[in-house]
Amino acid sequence: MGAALTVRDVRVARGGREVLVVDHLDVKPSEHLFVLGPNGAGKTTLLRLLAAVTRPDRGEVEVDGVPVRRLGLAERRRVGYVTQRPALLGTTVLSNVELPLRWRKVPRARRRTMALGALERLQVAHLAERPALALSGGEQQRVNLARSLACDPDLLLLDEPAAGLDTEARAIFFADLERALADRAVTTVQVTHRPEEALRHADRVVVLVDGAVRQVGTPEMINRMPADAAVATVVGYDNVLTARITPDGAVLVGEWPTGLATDGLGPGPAVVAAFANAVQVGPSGREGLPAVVRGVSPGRGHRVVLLDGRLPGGLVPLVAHLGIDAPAPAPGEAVSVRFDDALSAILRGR
Ligand SMILES: Nc1ncnc2c1ncn2[C@@H]1O[C@H](COP(=O)(O)OP(=O)(O)OP(=O)(O)O)[C@@H](O)[C@H]1O
Repeated sequence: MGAALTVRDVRVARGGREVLVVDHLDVKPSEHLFVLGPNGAGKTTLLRLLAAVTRPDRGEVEVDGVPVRRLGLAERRRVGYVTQRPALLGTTVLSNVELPLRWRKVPRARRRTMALGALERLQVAHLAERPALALSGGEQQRVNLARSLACDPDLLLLDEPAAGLDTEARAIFFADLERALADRAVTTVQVTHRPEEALRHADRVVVLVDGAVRQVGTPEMINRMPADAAVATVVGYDNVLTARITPDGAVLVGEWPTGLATDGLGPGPAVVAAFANAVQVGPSGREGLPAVVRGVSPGRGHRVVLLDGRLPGGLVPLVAHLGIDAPAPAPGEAVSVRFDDALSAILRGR
């Protein structure tokens, strides 16, 4: 069974300011947890705490109920930590992957079998005799991961393991990683700043913004009901707008009707988070938020329309995705904008 993790009342300061605050976080045995957040959110800081590479200024991290600072060598070896940049030695790939097994005094023949097995699982067994430092960045990342997998960890911590790969190579990398882990009971915690990866591969997602946990939930939950405007932005909502809910449940942006309504939140300040394909662009004068088209460009399977919404306090940028064959407005054209409620979230807040 994979290891269980508990983070309790943790605080970390760097350079005289608090960069991580986690009141409580549990990771269940064999769960695949993703830590999602923008640059500088504190993701690596959290992972390094879990790996016991650094200590919190306050609070505790426990693995299976034992504080990490009290873990013995054997227990520490149950934890694999895959850093963002592969730290490989100038020897062959095989000897790199065998190294931690040698430290564990695994007999030579068995060591070789285990290392080759891990390389095979990541589709890089053919590189076994090559000098590790002569590999491409993507190959090095796979070897780096194989080195951790070879030790059969109960807890695997991965810090942007596919950093530097292009979108297609990342997708293949994650598919291979998922396959490599499929028949193992291993708990994983992975750091990413890409919402699509967290939402696709996680059992649960932790969203970190400015060093604070803003939301913990299933991908479905985080995607459909982000906790606040910051989470909505991290999740990839293209339009995040300050709004107001009227006593009869209508949702207004800049006092304009949006086509959205809610009966769950009650009147007051709110936020509308809308994916680009939720934005409906109609003729000027129709009920909705008045806007002017800034530009239209081709997207992948759609057209991207950039707009300036006209609010009493100034302009607000909006992005819409329209069907590839749908009539598109021309730059400079005045239009009105509404939102499809199936692809929008209405959040409490300002
Ligand atoms: N040694 C240090 N001294 C001062 N500030 C630090 C130090 N280490 C980290 N920080 C700051 O702590 C914050 C969190 O850093 P961290 O590396 O955990 O973020 P991250 O979410 O992993 O970012 P990225 O996605 O860019 O890797 C950042 O603002 C960073 O500048």
